[in-house]
Amino acid sequence: MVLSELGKKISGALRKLANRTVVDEEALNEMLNEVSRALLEADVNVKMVQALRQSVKKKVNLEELAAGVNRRKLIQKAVFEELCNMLSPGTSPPPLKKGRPNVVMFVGLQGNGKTTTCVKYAYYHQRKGWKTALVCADTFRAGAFDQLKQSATKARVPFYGSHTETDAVKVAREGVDLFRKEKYELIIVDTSGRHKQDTALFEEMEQIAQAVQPNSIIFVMDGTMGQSVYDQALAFRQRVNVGSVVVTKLDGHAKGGGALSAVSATKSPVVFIGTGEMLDDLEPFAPQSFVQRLLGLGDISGFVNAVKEAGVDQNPDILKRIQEGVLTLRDLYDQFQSVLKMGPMGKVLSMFPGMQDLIPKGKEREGTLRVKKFLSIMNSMTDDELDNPKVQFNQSRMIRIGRGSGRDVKDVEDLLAEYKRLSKLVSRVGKNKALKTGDFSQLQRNMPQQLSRMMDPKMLQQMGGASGLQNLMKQFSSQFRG
Ligand SMILES: Nc1nc2c(ncn2[C@@H]2O[C@H](COP(=O)(O)OP(=O)(O)OP(=O)(O)O)[C@@H](O)[C@H]2O)c(=O)[nH]1
Repeated sequence: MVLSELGKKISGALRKLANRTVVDEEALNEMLNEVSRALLEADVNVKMVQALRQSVKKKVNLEELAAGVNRRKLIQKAVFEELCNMLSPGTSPPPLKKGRPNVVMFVGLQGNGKTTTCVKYAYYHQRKGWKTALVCADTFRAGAFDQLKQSATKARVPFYGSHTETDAVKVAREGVDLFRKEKYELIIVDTSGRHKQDTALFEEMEQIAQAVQPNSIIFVMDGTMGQSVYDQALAFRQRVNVGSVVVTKLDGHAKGGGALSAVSATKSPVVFIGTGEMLDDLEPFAPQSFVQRLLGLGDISGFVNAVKEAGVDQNPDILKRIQEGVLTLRDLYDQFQSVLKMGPMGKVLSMFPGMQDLIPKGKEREGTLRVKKFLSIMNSMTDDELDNPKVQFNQSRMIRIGRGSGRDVKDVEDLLAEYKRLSKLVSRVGKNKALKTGDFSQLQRNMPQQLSRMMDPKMLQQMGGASGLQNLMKQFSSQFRG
């Protein structure tokens, strides 16, 4: 999780408050001191930190609170809301519409991560089904086109650019015209950066914008600069019609909190954050979800959206079979594909409360590779093997499947063991009356106990015990109903 240190410190302060027998002015001040210190260490502007303190104190007027009000909850809620406010600019990014060409132009200073972000942004949307292309209008930096070409090829996104043309406006116009004619829905234009905000940079940006008429201009900025990004964001906003911002290099950087809050203070919405150098290290940014995950509360709405976007809920047969306690290998295949579509596994899992510490960074890719391996093995199975859970796999059949998919027989055994484990789980779920009748209120009551019996005790503890699970189920069912 981005800014995990900051998150740990703030949630630690909130937990300490929850453990106190008396919640008085002194306890509130102590907690606010700790939260403020953590924010300042993350380079959040001191005035913003003071404002947060004052707003929380105003919201929680301990002297005037009626007896019986849960003070801890009230304080926690106020801190949560104020952290969200700090990251909310109060404006929305320009919307993109499917089925028509949307031109998105990227601007920013040199080295901020603009080119990398253009390709990540293209890759992100392409995976969501957008017909996407890239135009390299950076004719200033030698090697810029090669860099874009290389990563666009890796991401399998079509691109346009020139090694010889020096007129950036011409390249931008030609590329956008070409992809417009070919009915691309998302045409991303990467522009030149300079070391500083000089006149030439702004003039070229204005000319390119004039030539390609972008639907949206995205400003890319370097998160490692902390709160000093404020002036830069403001300067760009004043010169070109910046619609939204991507803050890059937030992976593990201590100053990230400062950068995010400073950008929002300029009234520019942050739409994505860059969390690494790989293609899928780009995360959509929404203040509420971010704060939830920051504090280890999970982000159920983010998870449900990811599920919906991936189209996971489009196969009602799976749910029906699971209700009956049956899982086929084909169901598993569909589920694995959905997981891959939703994005990197670690990111999906970090949307669950308490899970982010469980999947150490670095292990996420191993998990994804394992799923890919399983999918390739299942591609070598027959329809009967995929659809009939009663089929038995003997040694020679496993060897053949392994050979057919270019894998080891051990990998096939590994997949079948995983399938067996999940089948067992599903058969237990199938015995649950609540699921059969669709009575979710009963499900909320019974499921946590059943699940808690099946779960690793350490994991359960991290999720807040059986009652934590119960809350999770509540959130789940309300999200799905909503
Ligand atoms: N750790 C980390 N590195 C990043 C991230 N985004 C970009 N980078 C790295 O930052 C460096 C600069 O990125 P570029 O994309 O070349 O920067 P640019 O802004 O396009 O530079 P110009 O094309 O010269 O304007 C590269 O080494 C990237 O790999 C990120 O989110 N995290």
